[in-house]
Amino acid sequence: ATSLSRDSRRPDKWADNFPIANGPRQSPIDIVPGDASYDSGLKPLNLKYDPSTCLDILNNGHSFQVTFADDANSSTLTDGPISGIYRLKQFHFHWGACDGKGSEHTVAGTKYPAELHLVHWNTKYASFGEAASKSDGLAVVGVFLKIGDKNANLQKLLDAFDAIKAKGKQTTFDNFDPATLLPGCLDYWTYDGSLTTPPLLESVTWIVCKEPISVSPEQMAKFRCLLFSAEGEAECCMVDNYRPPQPLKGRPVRASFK
Ligand SMILES: NS(=O)(=O)c1ncc[nH]1
Ligand SMILES: [Zn+2]
Repeated sequence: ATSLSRDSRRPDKWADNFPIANGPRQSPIDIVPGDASYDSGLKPLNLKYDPSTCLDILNNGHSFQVTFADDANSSTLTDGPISGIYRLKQFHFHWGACDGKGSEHTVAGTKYPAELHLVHWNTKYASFGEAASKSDGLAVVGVFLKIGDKNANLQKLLDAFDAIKAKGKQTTFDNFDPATLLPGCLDYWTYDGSLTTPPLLESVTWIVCKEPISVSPEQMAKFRCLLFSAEGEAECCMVDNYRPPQPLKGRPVRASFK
């Protein structure tokens, strides 16, 4: 990889091109459970996903992403901390070079080996692109991955990796139900934040699940076989594609549970 591509992946360099990197509602954050306030007004999350809206799986050079058809209210998020209907656009992951790091959000300083993001946009706007520039435009559900038993649902994604090893590779991927990647308990923390990758837009209502899902060490090793680099370039393993926690700047973090 060139120094240009390496630098563009360095979070400490992002403020040069995206000054909002030092803005008032940046993500991720360190979640301190003791500082979160229980809000009895928060509703349970209502996630309704239709596996037939699953389109493809892609290596976009900074993560791998599963994209969904979002031309109808087939896969939606409602309730929780949000009002209205948000449509699932895609989900992707962030992970580390080793099991001791990889998540973007941390919990009282604890880093998980990986974190899943399910990205939804507010249907009061016409598209993801328009919603992404609005303060209530996006809602991302974050789920931590913790080392444990092999996760059979995750394995379906990993089995597609040979077809998307290099940056820019994409393959069809259908009938995957993202609900199978959710923990049994949907207790969550919520706060107002941003995209964690450029353009770092401050348009995300973050919904971070308290309960992690499992991933085996061998499965984590497979994440690390993906490449940042494109075919024909010097191979560069896709690891440490996470932004570290950002200043809270006085924002409240609410808990849906006691
Ligand atoms: N990592 S994130 O979910 O904040 C994100 N989604 C799209 C761009 N960045
Ligand atoms: Zn993400």
